Amino acid sequence: MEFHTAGVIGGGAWGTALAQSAAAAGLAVILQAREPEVIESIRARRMNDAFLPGVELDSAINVTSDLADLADCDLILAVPPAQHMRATLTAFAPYARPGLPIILCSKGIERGSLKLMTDVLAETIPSATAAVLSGPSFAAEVARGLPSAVTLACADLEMAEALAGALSGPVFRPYFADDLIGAETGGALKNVLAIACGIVEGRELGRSAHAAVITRGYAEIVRVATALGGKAETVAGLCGVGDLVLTCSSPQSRNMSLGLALGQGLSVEQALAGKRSVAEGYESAPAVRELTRKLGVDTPICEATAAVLAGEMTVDQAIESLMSRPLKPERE
Ligand SMILES: NC(=O)c1ccc[n+]([C@@H]2O[C@H](COP(=O)([O-])OP(=O)(O)OC[C@H]3O[C@@H](n4cnc5c(N)ncnc54)[C@H](O)[C@@H]3O)[C@@H](O)[C@H]2O)c1
Ligand SMILES: O=P(O)(O)OC[C@H](O)CO
Repeated sequence: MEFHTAGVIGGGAWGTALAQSAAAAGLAVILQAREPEVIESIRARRMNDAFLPGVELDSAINVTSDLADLADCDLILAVPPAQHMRATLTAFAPYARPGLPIILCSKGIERGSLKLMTDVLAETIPSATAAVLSGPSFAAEVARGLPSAVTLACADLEMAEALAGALSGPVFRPYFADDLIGAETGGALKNVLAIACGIVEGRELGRSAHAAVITRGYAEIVRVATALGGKAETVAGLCGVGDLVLTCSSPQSRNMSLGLALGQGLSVEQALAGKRSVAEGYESAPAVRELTRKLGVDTPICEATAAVLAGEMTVDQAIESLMSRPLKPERE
């Protein structure tokens, strides 16, 4: 399998960083962005001032507003916010050749349908070859050429290896896997858990509470991933533990910084006011809660976080609800 051109759908921070990384890997890249000002600033100054300021972009990246321009690409990286994945893929469907590898890079669960992004792809472009790229990777770091490692999953392991090879570069290292569900679940839930960790930080509950949320949050990811048919060992990798640790440890995370603001006493509306970038944990929390209830899987930290975000519980009530649960064995 040979890949020469990559199409990136979504000119936000992560789409732009992945375009930069794919160019560094030697691919010709077409980046599709919705916002005229993004297209204009990349064309005029090689910068995405709106979503990834301060990073000069590789000359191998061409930018367009038109999805049709991606029709001849050898692979596609799909990077819209998760709640817009369905509409984005539906718009791209007429240009997708049968078998085209579409790598889903967004982290979330669709509200309403409670579907993972691979389910959304299967419903919108059933002839595509689905893959997932997920793991600890801040766009600003990847775009600046700092080292990172991610999980690249595809049901066909040979294809996963080929795609990992195509996207790998001197400082971007995808590990390949065949478990799409495990790879997706880690990315979707860690965002909600990062909000919880931010609340702990903002409320100054201490490092011990922070470590407890990460560890028990990980247990929640494992339970959900396995209930959906994914593997616990996948979640133990970069797309689960790796991303949970990164996102729960740095205010550079939009999700953690939302939690920080809530912990410091701001309302959700105040914390999100004026933000153009997406906090996927906020967007996905209701779907995570509904899905895990439907699955009959216990996810108390995600539940409490969703309740705080929905205004159903105060931060103090959420803490009390978590600490007063009946004692249980650490491993089920
Ligand atoms: N930023 C990161 O460091 C990072 C890293 C890994 C994964 N991700 C994931 O990548 C996905 C995209 O995040 P981002 O950081 O690139 O976004 P962003 O916050 O930088 O930008 C917002 C994006 O939303 C798009 N958008 C707004 N309205 C839209 C609509 N109606 N339809 C389609 N798109 C619309 C904008 O065009 C823009 O691309 C998310 O799922 C996120 O979790 C982000
Ligand atoms: O800024 P966040 O919280 O959306 O996190 C970005 C990436 O998902 C980290 O891997």
